[in-house]
Amino acid sequence: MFSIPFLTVPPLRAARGTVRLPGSKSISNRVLLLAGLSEGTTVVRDLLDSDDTRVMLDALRALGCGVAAQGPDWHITGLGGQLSTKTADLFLGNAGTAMRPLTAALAVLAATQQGTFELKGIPRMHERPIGDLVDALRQLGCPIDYLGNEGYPPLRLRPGSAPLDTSAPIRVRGDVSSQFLTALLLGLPLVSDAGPVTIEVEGELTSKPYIEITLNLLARFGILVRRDGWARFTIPQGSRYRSPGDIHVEGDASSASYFVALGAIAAHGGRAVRIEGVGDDSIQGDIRFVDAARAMGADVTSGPGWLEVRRGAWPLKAIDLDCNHIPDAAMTLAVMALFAEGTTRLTNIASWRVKETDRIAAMATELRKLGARVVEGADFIEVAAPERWSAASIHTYDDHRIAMCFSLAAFNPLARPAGHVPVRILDPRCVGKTFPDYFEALFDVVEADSADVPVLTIDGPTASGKGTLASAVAIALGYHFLDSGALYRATALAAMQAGVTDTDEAGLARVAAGLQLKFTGHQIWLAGVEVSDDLRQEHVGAMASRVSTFPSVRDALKALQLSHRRVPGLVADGRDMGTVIFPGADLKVFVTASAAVRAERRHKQLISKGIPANIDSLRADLEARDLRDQSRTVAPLKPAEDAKLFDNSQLTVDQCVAQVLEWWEAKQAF
Ligand SMILES: Nc1ncnc2c1ncn2[C@@H]1O[C@H](COP(=O)(O)OP(=O)(O)OP(=O)(O)O)[C@@H](O)[C@H]1O
Ligand SMILES: Nc1ccn([C@H]2C[C@H](O)[C@@H](COP(=O)(O)O)O2)c(=O)n1
Repeated sequence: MFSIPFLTVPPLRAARGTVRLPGSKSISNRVLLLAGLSEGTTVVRDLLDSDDTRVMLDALRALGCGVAAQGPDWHITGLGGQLSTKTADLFLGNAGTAMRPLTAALAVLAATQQGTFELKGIPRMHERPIGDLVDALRQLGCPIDYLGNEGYPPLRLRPGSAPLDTSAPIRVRGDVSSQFLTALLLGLPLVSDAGPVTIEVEGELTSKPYIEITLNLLARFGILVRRDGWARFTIPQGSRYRSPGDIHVEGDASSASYFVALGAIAAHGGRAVRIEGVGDDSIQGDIRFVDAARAMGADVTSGPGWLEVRRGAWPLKAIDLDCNHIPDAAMTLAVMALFAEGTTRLTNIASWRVKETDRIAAMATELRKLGARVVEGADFIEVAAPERWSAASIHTYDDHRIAMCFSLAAFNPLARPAGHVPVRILDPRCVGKTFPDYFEALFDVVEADSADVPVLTIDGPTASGKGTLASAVAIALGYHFLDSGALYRATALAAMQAGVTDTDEAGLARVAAGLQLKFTGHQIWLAGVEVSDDLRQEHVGAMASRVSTFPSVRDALKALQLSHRRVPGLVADGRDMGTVIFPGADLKVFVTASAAVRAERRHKQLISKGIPANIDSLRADLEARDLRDQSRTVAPLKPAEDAKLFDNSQLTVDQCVAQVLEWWEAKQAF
């Protein structure tokens, strides 16, 4: 997951490959609650690992349920309808799928079994209405207090003084959020002993497919709700939650929408995007996003548990669609509209206004930043493609769906008229709500022109701190990191292992060309063996310096270095990154420090690793290395003409990083 302040996605051109979706959020949190209310243990497979499921798991733990991870599976041992903990304060973040159903279930448990529970969340959760659900529960006789503003969390659920009254139908509004009805359907089987419990929906029920998920999962847990149209639901007398023993969570159909759109926009020229985890057998309403995408031009084939998407009509076709059945995935249509001919009109989306943020206002504001022409109304949005694209910094409002759907705007070079601008996603970590590795999954299947992938080079002499600096800058920007010295060191080590001497240019070039090198995080593997520490040894560095003087060795390593230029960007450190390997780099930095400071830093570094070292001989070695690196005929160590020079002898690492990021920001289009 990218836990950084912003992530800049460069202009993208194509997509192909396979994406495995994380589990559905809606199914995950419903299954967790049902398992928590059931008797016995339920094994939940492929549960979504996200902010929203984490708060639900924490809540179940706090309520006394057994919650244990076993490999990728979760084992939930439920309460069997009996409170084991009578008081708890539950923090539910911004998870509507936790707040609403837990409110219903715990309100009736507190009322009937003398419990007291407080439910709260982040500030935005305290702005999301819950009054209609509370009113419905109060009809039963559940004592519920608002601890902040009337109609909104936080809430206190208290013991009741009289038995709950289930004789009359419970009325609930259905036109604000279907989660209120879902919450009642999940919680009220707990009070069905005295007779059937009937729920009547007032107003037009919004997001009906989510109710279908609820009914489907209740059935899996032994509760067969009778439904008269979408206005009246009856829970049979004596309903009991029965664990199915083992339950699989299918992939998230709303998350699939980004990759369906990706295929429709960018899988051209024989390419396809395959989506695994959700398919034509899905129980999720958002699978019907596929129909909307087809109407816009997507070419989608499907089977059980998979979808495959290619570009069909191009440019995409504008649509006029009632999106009540796909409220979450419909946001993706608004971004697809940027690639369509004509104006796309999405209607019946009033529920967007009470989601993680006011999504109609947010989408309109952010789409306009890109240049789109947008009209918004109380329950609709109209979007037409930009006449001219602008580089935009997209505010994400702590809303995962805004972050994910706007990433697709980076394909603006494919639009008509074409753009050629990066798209900056602010606070990309917000995707943690449903799809923590969304950007990693996206970057795995997208293609950009190499020249469009930003590169920042940091060159300098040994022990100047360029590796430390480059790695920190790469982390701050979410970019890849290339320690090019490691390639020369690996060549040196492999040559020593193969008995190739430092004067045998042809032999060394063969070793360099055949390097089997792999980088995993901070580890480096040579021919399947981890060599990260071996490469840092002084004698390996000295041999690397000698090896690197040969032109054929440098040539042999060039393609490998260039291959690190991948979306979303690269920070590369070495001696010739700015002069030879990436001469067109967007920013070049040449970092130095006095020999005395560098010897001291290297001394500290070695001692801290338990490697004995002498500061004077370290200084002599590094001065000899400087001389060799600077005086060789090919790619000598020297600043590029357009490099920013930087003596960091008196600066901390943080100050160096801040300086480079400031230079980088000054070059950006935002
Ligand atoms: N600005 C700084 N202030 C203090 N110490 C630093 C600073 N920058 C780096 N260091 C420390 O100096 C040591 C050498 O840094 P680093 O390995 O990044 O240098 P390098 O130039 O990449 O070296 P090499 O070329 O040998 O790989 C490390 O222990 C690092 O923590
Ligand atoms: N781009 C590069 C990177 C490294 N080298 C050579 C010269 C160095 O002395 C040696 C080890 O590099 P270090 O890990 O210390 O950065 O590799 C080079 O010629 N060009």
